[in-house]
Amino acid sequence: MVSLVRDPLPPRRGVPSFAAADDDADPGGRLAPSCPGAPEGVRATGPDEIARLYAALDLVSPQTNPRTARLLAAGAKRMAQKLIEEAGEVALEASRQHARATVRESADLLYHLVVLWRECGIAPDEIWAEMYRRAERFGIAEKLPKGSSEAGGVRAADDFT
Ligand SMILES: N=c1c2ncn([C@@H]3O[C@H](COP(=O)(O)OP(=O)(O)OP(=O)(O)O)[C@@H](O)[C@H]3O)c2ncn1[C@@H]1O[C@H](COP(=O)(O)O)[C@@H](O)[C@H]1O
Repeated sequence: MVSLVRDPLPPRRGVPSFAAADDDADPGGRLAPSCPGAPEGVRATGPDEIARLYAALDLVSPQTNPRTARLLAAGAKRMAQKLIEEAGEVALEASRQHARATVRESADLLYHLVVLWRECGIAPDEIWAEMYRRAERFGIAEKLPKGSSEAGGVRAADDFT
């Protein structure tokens, strides 16, 4: 079930807005639309949408989802290539200050990231647990110092076995 969040955070102070420089038509505004059927201003949370996508990947078939099925069959190397491509597109659009294009490319990037997680046997909850663990330790979600005894994260090993 999708949980809903009211009153999304206001823009962070000191963070420049792309909106003014965005030349990409966006009649709906900068943010994604509300959940279908949800009251105005109510949005699905990112982790819920990631969980939905992750679960949906188990139901993909070549007949109903040919593009995603091809990607799933292509293996981790191809998925990693796609991820890097999408990351480059996000960086490019962001550096051009194209907000809507940055949003679209970010959604593509997350899709390819979720596909790669699944291929590696990593569940989204492992990522959230790692982020929460960092937030608890440091107050903000940031990378642990290199060489820290905590740097191994929630996984017991660095491989995918
Ligand atoms: N969330 C996504 C999603 N995000 C992005 N994309 C696809 O990824 C593309 C972006 O990658 P590219 O730029 O490489 O696109 P491309 O050039 O057409 O890619 P290639 O054909 O070269 O692989 C987008 O154009 C979409 O086609 C997605 N495709 C599917 N999903 C979800 O995956 C599930 C299965 O979807 P289908 O495969 O579309 O049925 C559903 O839950 C969908 O919501």
